[in-house]
Amino acid sequence: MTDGDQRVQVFVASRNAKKIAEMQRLLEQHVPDIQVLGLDDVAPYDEPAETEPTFEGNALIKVRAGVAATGLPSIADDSGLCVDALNGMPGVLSARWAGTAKDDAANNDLLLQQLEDVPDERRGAHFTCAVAFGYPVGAGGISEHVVHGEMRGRVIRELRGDGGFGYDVLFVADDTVAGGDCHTSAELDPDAKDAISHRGKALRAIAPVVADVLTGL
Ligand SMILES: O=P(O)(O)OP(=O)(O)OP(=O)(O)OC[C@H]1O[C@@H](n2cnc3c(O)ncnc32)[C@H](O)[C@@H]1O
Ligand SMILES: [Mg+2]
Repeated sequence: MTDGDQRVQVFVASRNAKKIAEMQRLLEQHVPDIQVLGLDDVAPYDEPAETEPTFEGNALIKVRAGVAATGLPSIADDSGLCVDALNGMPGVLSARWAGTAKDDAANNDLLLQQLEDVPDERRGAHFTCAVAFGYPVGAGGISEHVVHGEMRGRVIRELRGDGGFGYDVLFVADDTVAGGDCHTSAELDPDAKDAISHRGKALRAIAPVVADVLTGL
């Protein structure tokens, strides 16, 4: 599937512009002429609520609606921060932890408050994501693939950095500590975040499948 400029298109069923930018960046390393379209680039459709208790379940809800509405090969990511001391929460509720507004600053403030009395050695957490890739097959069918990625680390006590999005300002990945550094994900260059992130891992796992499907169209 190509448009006027001959790029191959994939639809990313997301409203999160920063997440979409990460996906474009990661996918074009495997499919250099890929063009990621977000929800703002396609005709509006009824976006389903993310009602499943699992990341995989929600990624599938989003990708099925995307394929049905656009007819394009589509990707959806459902992701979040799972904090040990909160029994894995915010988890699938990460985007709306402080309410329905999807307000990163409010979510971070609430998380800091909730962890105020938690000592350093119990502030472990991981980001996780499920990435679903779906594309139309036959009459009304859809082929689906789901992969997962994780990034382990800990939640610090103050906001640091201005890159990334969401909880990046509060999260120090174990991989950055092991490298002798101690940076939040919001202090990393985009490429450095992609190299260790949950989304980077998942997209590197699904990219060969996406490449095969897009170049076979
Ligand atoms: O559902 P879409 O439209 O894709 O966008 P969303 O932001 O609502 O995405 P999710 O439902 O997957 O919720 C993910 C939330 O988890 C957090 N999150 C996920 N990945 C993150 C990352 O790489 N860095 C920081 N926070 C992240 C952040 O708060 C996101 O809003
Ligand atoms: Mg969401």
